[in-house]
Amino acid sequence: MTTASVSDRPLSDRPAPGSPVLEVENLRVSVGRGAAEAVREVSFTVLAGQSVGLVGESGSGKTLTCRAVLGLPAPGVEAAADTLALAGTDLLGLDGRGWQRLRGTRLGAVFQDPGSFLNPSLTVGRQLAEPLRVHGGLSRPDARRRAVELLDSVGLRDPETVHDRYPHELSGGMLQRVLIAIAVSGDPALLVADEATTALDTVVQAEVLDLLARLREERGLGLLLVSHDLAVVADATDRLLVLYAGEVVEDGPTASVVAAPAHPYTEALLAVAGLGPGTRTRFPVIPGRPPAPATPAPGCRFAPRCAYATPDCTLAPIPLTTGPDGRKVRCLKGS
Ligand SMILES: Nc1ncnc2c1ncn2[C@@H]1O[C@H](COP(=O)(O)OP(=O)(O)OP(=O)(O)O)[C@@H](O)[C@H]1O
Repeated sequence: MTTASVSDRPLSDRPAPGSPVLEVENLRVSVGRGAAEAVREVSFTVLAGQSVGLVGESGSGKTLTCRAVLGLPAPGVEAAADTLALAGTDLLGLDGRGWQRLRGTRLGAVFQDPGSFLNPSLTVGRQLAEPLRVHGGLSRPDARRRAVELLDSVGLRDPETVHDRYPHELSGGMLQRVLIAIAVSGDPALLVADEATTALDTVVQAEVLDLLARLREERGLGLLLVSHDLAVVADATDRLLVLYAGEVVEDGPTASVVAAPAHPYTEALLAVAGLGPGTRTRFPVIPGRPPAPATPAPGCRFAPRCAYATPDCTLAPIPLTTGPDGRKVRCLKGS
């Protein structure tokens, strides 16, 4: 199938390849109106053209981190950071209108349930044309033409027909492609995909991941790919951040992390995903449960579930240390 390129933006307007599109330093997120710190000390950078994976079990803080990056905290949730910047623009202190403008343009997002983000009573074409008219200032005919181009560029066959369809007439995979078309319509520097393929069957999941990779290459955008499933992010990312109970426990190039995990939690996630060194069996879950944000363990938060834990692990918080190869790990094992 031939697909059009989605990009209209002059190359000179784009972040240079390899320059930072998202900078996050010491992000912390509290829940319950400050009652508990659910995310702490999270720092990472996404470069133009790079794909960064954020992985961890349910409750590890992935969604809170994403929503902080998107300026979409839920009620009672507060985010603070030392640095939060998009393509060099400081996001700290941005007001509601500023965030809204950014989300329609330089900041794109796709989530797990595409159907719930679309209005069931409007055709997908109208919903795609709306931001093109509001943010892009396009006339009605130009917005329609561009919407059809965008539907084509995300691999939807017969885009003219799809344009005039209502959401209930499309499959989950097609709806996710429509959402991706909307997300990239403002030519974002960063695309955040939070469990965007989780509800799709494995074949469609692979197709959507391929689409995200193609868009990233064509447009040079940074991709933050969030999933509970390491098998999903392992092939689709350059760099991996492993979150456990609101903390980064490992951070490094995906290939090195998968080949030789430095943190026992990463090792366990790899086993659950059926990946990793020496792994032959796919375990259904990691035994035990993560701590609740209000009652974190005094030392390593993973220690109660860790096969390698020693008494030292529970004495004091474990710092995130950087190894000679630049990989970061929050673990006493091997130190
Ligand atoms: N609005 C909220 N009020 C209270 N606690 C919250 C709120 N949102 C999240 N939490 C808690 O913060 C922790 C991190 O939640 P978060 O939703 O970020 O996890 P996650 O890794 O995205 O998991 P999932 O994949 O299930 O969404 C969890 O313990 C969760 O219960």
